[in-house]
Amino acid sequence: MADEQWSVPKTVQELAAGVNELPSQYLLPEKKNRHGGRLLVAEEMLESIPVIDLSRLPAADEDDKLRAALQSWGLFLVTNHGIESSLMDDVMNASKEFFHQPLEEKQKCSNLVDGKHFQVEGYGNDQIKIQNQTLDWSDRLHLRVGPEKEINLANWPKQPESFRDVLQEYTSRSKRMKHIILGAMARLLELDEEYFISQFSERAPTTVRINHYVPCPRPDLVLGFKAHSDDGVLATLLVDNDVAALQVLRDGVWYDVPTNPRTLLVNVGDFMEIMSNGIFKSPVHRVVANAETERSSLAMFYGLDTEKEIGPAAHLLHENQPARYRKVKIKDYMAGFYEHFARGTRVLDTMKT
Ligand SMILES: O=C(O)CCC(=O)C(=O)O
Ligand SMILES: [Fe+2]
Repeated sequence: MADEQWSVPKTVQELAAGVNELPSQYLLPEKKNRHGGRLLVAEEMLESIPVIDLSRLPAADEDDKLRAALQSWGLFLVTNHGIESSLMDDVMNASKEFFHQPLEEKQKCSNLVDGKHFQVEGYGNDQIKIQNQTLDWSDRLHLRVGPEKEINLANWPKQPESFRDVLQEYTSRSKRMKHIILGAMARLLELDEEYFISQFSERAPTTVRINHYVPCPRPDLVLGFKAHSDDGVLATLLVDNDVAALQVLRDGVWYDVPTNPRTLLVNVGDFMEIMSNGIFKSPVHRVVANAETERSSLAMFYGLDTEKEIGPAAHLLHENQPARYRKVKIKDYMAGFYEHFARGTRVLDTMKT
């Protein structure tokens, strides 16, 4: 584990305001920021990321589009998701307002207890898990938003005043959408429609990570968010503008994901890849930095109870289709998750048979 000074980096907002040269902790090793000889630049997409109209499911053509998206990209965009545009705007605006406040106000919900002991919940940077960890050019606010009885409002911002109410409203509206999507995913695999939904006990956590990407004078040398796949069953992403930033890896090639503020993005998470025996892909994605435009995103993660054990659904296994993942307890997955995340590797790969 790193020494104290290394483990308490400044926020990126502070750095961006005061430095001419990027600190070395943020610089990508040369081999990581090159891809096929090009710097962080995505390849042209030959097949676009599908936009699923949730109100049309289970129409056969919409089902086919969804199946193709889940098996290839592992992510898709959704319209008619039942969350009002005004609520999406409100939660995004409150999130941006939070990051625009003075540092002292934001640090009231710092993720460093007593200024040094890291906890996942709160405002700040990622935890430093390994020596020479490359840091991301972004700041985060990480909050547990469910189940209700496990919400710790002491970790939530008090300002802006609307923040708590709009985030709680957005969380409850998102839940309905999550159920529709999980029902459809089970149906596509010919599982009982409740199969995935029933994996969530009343202790299953829902968390939110609000990412704030500050313009970077050398976007060619850093990443806004390092390559990773999401933990949990499913993740949804809301963004504040359509600046090209999010990229997804498919068959070893990076592509830009065309996001925009009113269309939600849904990602398959690692737990879903395991339960679907690899039929649905949990995509590796990253965010590239930008020299001019500030960007914010709000990701919501649907996790499972740490005591729960998951494995490929029995119904999907037969002689010609053996289990591609071993059974794993969620807490064992989580125990390895952050270290792999810090290294830019995937704990999921250690669970393959
Ligand atoms: O900001 C984005 O576009 C992606 C963020 C993300 O991947 C995450 O929070 O897990
Ligand atoms: Fe992610």
